[in-house]
Amino acid sequence: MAVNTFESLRGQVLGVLEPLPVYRNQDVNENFAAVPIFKNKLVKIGRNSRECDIIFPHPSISSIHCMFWAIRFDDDSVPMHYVKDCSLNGISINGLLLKRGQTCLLEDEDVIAIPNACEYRFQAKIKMLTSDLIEQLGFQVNVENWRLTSKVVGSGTFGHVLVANEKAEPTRHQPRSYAVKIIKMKPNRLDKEAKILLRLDHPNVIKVHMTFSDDRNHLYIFQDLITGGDLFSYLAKTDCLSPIPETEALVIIFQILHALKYLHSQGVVHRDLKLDNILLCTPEPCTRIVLADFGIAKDLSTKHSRMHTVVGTPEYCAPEVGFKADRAAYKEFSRAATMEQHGYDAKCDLWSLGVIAHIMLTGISPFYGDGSEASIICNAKIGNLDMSTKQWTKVSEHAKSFVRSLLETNVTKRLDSSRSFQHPWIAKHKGHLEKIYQKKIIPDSEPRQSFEETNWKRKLPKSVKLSPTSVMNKKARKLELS
Ligand SMILES: Nc1ncnc2c1ncn2[C@@H]1O[C@H](COP(=O)(O)OP(=O)(O)OP(=O)(O)O)[C@@H](O)[C@H]1O
Repeated sequence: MAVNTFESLRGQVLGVLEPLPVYRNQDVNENFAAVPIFKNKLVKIGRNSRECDIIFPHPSISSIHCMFWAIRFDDDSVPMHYVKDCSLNGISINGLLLKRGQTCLLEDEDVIAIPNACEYRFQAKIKMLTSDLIEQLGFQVNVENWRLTSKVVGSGTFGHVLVANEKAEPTRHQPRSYAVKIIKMKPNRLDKEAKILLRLDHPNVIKVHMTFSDDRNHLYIFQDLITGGDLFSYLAKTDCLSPIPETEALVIIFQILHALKYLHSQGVVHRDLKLDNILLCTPEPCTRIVLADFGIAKDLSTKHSRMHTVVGTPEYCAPEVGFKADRAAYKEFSRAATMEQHGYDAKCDLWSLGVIAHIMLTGISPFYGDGSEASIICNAKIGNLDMSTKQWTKVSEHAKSFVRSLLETNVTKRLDSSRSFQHPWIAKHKGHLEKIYQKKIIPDSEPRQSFEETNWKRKLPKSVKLSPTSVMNKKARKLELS
């Protein structure tokens, strides 16, 4: 895309790359204009004129040399700007080299040098909007070998997720940034999320490096910073969720299946799989995805074989979990309600994957009805899927059958995480998917840094408010009754 066509793109400019006059007079520099960065739009720089937005034909420049993007958790948060080095010859920020394949969080006024092409000064267009959370909530800035920043990656029911930097000896390379989820805890109780995550190690499961608790009952969970935003934002490019091509959906589903097969083999059930909890490393097709938010995950490896607590997000929740359409029923609700039906098992995650697959292929949530919680719960219980609508016309029969096999109300007939790999939709493309997985996904993940266990249990919010659900409500709420 020529530079000036950026002007025609609608949307708010979140950042700008201002060229510095380093290479202005050289032949290599054909593109000497400011580069705007919009939400949900990658800016690729390199030699390949078909793939890149800014083209530098110099032989030392890689086909795609580097790319820039901005992630904004919601309209109240400050955008996070990233650059990823995809080159052979490298790029640097403020004189420090990026490792090959490294993604780096940009700061206002950073200078990014692309040798033999251009140097840019990055300017953030939206700066700190909110007051400093660290001070407001009394978080500890220095935690062992880490230093918290005031950058907020996201917030949820249980806590806030900030950017943290590891304190390391200066080297010639850019240091990595991490995410730290901070949760208010009840003292001396065990935190399940941290405990579960510390023992897991899989390319498609969020990697936790260390946990720490301060004297104000805050638990800090230091983990990889996943830089491409969540799947909800990726699909919500306009005012509604847009479907993605079947091949792109397949690559995501294949990775979720790998994660679920691993989790279930470890006795862990996620119980809150949804678009918001699937994070992307880069906001583009064929990127590595990571399952996050294990706040209500269950570890069945010790004693229980089935679960009875009604928990999750109704829009994604399997009918056997036991959400009730009638709010009044919750007043009398107890574990016995799902005990009647012998509880539920790990296949609840496969139902949620069915909802996610349905949305990715059509842009529509399968049981949404009039959008009320009652209607979603009733529709899911009946389990009728209408695949005669126009949204399904371009979707293959194999893909439809896969979605049906997961959104199966009869749990015994529903596919589990191992058998899902044998479904014709996956099996037919398995060779290709495996190749992408081995070549692109696994090499992109890095090993865990350190390991430590804690003994804290989170403090649940006093009241969990139930409001009518909406597919556009990013922070779709969870209901925990037990
Ligand atoms: N490691 C990470 N890297 C990047 N972003 C993250 C990371 N962890 C969480 N986030 C962002 O922060 C948001 C909130 O995190 P998380 O879902 O873990 O919190 P929560 O309090 O458990 O949320 P919920 O209300 O869904 O239970 C996520 O939706 C995601 O956008």
